[in-house]
Amino acid sequence: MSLLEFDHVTLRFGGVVAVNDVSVKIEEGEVFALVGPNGAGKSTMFNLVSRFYDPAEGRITFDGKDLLKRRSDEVPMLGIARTFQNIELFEQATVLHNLLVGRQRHRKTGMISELIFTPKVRDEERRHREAVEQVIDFLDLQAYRDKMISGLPYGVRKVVELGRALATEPRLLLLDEPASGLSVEETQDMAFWIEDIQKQLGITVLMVEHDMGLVSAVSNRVLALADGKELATGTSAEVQSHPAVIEAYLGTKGVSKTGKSKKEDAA
Ligand SMILES: Nc1ncnc2c1ncn2[C@@H]1O[C@H](COP(=O)(O)OP(=O)(O)OP(=O)(O)O)[C@@H](O)[C@H]1O
Repeated sequence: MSLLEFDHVTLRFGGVVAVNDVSVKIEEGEVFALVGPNGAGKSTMFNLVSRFYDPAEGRITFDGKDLLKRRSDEVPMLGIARTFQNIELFEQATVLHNLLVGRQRHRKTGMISELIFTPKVRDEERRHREAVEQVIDFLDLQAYRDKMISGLPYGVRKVVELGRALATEPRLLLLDEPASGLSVEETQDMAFWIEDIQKQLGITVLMVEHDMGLVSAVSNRVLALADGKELATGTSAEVQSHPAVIEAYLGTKGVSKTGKSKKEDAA
């Protein structure tokens, strides 16, 4: 059984078919990338998994269960975490506090016992702290633990957002353009984190990414979309040399390094 499955999924926004009869199976333990030109439907697929949208047709299952029966606020409880294209962190809180927010889904004590800080609450608080400290160690964030998000460089914020998602201890991690805005060195670091997340933590990763260098470096499989339709699925090399993908990138000889068409690059 696949961890996440799209079965003939279609979503329309008025006359625009953002996702058009897409079927794909993401297997436990793999890094899977969604690529395609702007407007291809990549973010919409993410937003379907996050249950921000209902598809017009088709089924989406997570761990064999119907995801479409769940509300968006229930998705993190299932073990699905995500990062956003525009980083979403609490600016006026420290790195530590932002990571502790990620522990919310594991909180078992009620509000009353939290108010009077019972031994059970103290134990639970200690477990959350330990889990967060492990994430801080894993992502080398020790130097930033007590720093306010608002004062941090962009590249560090991206890693903290990754940490917040990891602090939830997900089974499936959705990364929305993890390399966007990062320098070449930071993108390389991001590739190492993604590899470690897969190999050391055993977490399945589904990412949307334009940087084909990063996609090729970390992905086991890639799905290329254009105008909401599947063009090709396979390894990064297979997808980049697929005639339909080359065609979609408008007369370019394959996909440019940014993952956009050469026409888009020139604009
Ligand atoms: N909330 C919305 N309302 C109306 N149309 C939308 C909405 N969200 C996306 N679309 C349209 O659906 C199509 C797919 O958009 P989507 O954002 O999924 O593409 P994408 O592949 O993520 O593009 P990008 O790489 O630019 O982020 C586009 O034509 C877009 O304009």
